[in-house]
Amino acid sequence: MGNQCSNNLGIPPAKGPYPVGCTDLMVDHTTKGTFFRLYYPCQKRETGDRPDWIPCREYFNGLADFMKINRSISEKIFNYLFGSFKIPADLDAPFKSHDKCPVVVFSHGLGAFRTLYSAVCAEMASNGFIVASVEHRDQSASATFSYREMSDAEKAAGPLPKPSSLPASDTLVEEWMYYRALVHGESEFEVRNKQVQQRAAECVRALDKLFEINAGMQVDNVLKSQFDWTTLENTMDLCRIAAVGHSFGGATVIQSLCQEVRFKCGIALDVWMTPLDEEIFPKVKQPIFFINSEKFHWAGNISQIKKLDSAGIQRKMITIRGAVHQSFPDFTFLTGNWIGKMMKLKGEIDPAVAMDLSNRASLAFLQRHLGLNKDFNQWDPLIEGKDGNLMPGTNITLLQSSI
Ligand SMILES: CCN(CC)CCN(C[C@]12C[C@](c3ccc(C(F)(F)F)cc3)(C1)C2)C(=O)Cn1c(SCc2ccc(F)cc2)nc(=O)c2c1C=CC2
Repeated sequence: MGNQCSNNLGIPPAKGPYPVGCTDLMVDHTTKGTFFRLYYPCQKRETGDRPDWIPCREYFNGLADFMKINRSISEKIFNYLFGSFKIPADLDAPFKSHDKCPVVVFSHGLGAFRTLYSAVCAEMASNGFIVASVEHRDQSASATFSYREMSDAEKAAGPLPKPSSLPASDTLVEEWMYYRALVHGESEFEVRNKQVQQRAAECVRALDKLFEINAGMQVDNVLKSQFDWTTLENTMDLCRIAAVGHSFGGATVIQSLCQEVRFKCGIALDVWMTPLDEEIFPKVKQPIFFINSEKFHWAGNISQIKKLDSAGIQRKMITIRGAVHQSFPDFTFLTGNWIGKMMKLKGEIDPAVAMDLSNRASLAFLQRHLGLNKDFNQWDPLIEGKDGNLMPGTNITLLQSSI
């Protein structure tokens, strides 16, 4: 098996005190609805099965398109390399937490989708957070799906071949949306700015759905699942909500903070600033934590981030030495060292060390700005970059002195 090789590859289990459960929600069935994977503190179960890291073959196809690799060979390679990886969470496990949970809405990067950041999301859930990892329908995901109602003719024709993700009702037909590459001559900013606004709206929609769930309102999950959503009634601390995201998802964090004051702070992992219109920067009042890899950034990107700096608002930045852009998604754990380094999925730093630093610094920042009474302040020095593998601020030297 691809991933049973010697150096026991796989996504590291979460280190926090609580076991982690996860479940998928899609409401309503169209691309105008909300679709996210929820990670949460759960009851310990021996027999729980682990969800697949890549839920079905269409996601592999989407990744191949995104990577500009031929679909047929890529499916075999991906299946061999990643096909049997499991997420460090217990599918549909019963929710369990002694006190109210602070909330995180997570936004994935370009070409990713909702399941690829489980090392980040599960770590937060095992530390008592409820995390909604949104799947965006702005055509920036490698693949995503929704449903449409069957036409009368289709209904008359009888049941269709079994869809890959079971819908709750059998009058729905699965529809796949794949990554939309830029067309030659298109303005990257125009396309990406439109997408980042849709992405922020989708994060707000997910937050609205969490508010409804917390109020005990009925949840009509389009996906077939055993999870009982009523167990989440009155379990969320809806004054303690943060937005977190990677790369394009980091830009989505900034856009979401600007549009939604219920997000009290944001964490941008290797933020990609290109999609953002700098006109919104003065409107962002919440604290933001920028956690950067050493290899991804360039002067233009850093100078955009610096424009976000305004007096009196906690903006922090650290850089993880030897980390690369892919040090944040799960891929960084899923190949051996030399393949990983060749494909830029790993940097010089041990992926587990990089992920630990990023997660612990994030928890410390969340405690400080959500007013949590946990022990994450033990990692406050990491927010200042005080660690052998960290540096405060950035490694990128900016040419102009106007920062
Ligand atoms: C040629 C394609 N070209 C498209 C514009 C650039 C492709 N690219 C570099 C890649 C993603 C890479 C990757 C994935 C997955 C394997 C695999 F083999 F392991 F599957 C290998 C190699 C290929 C590293 C990026 O886009 C980097 N990036 C990302 S990567 C987010 C992601 C995507 C897919 C995943 F499975 C996991 C994570 N998110 C962003 O928001 C932004 C950027 C750049 C600017 C904004």
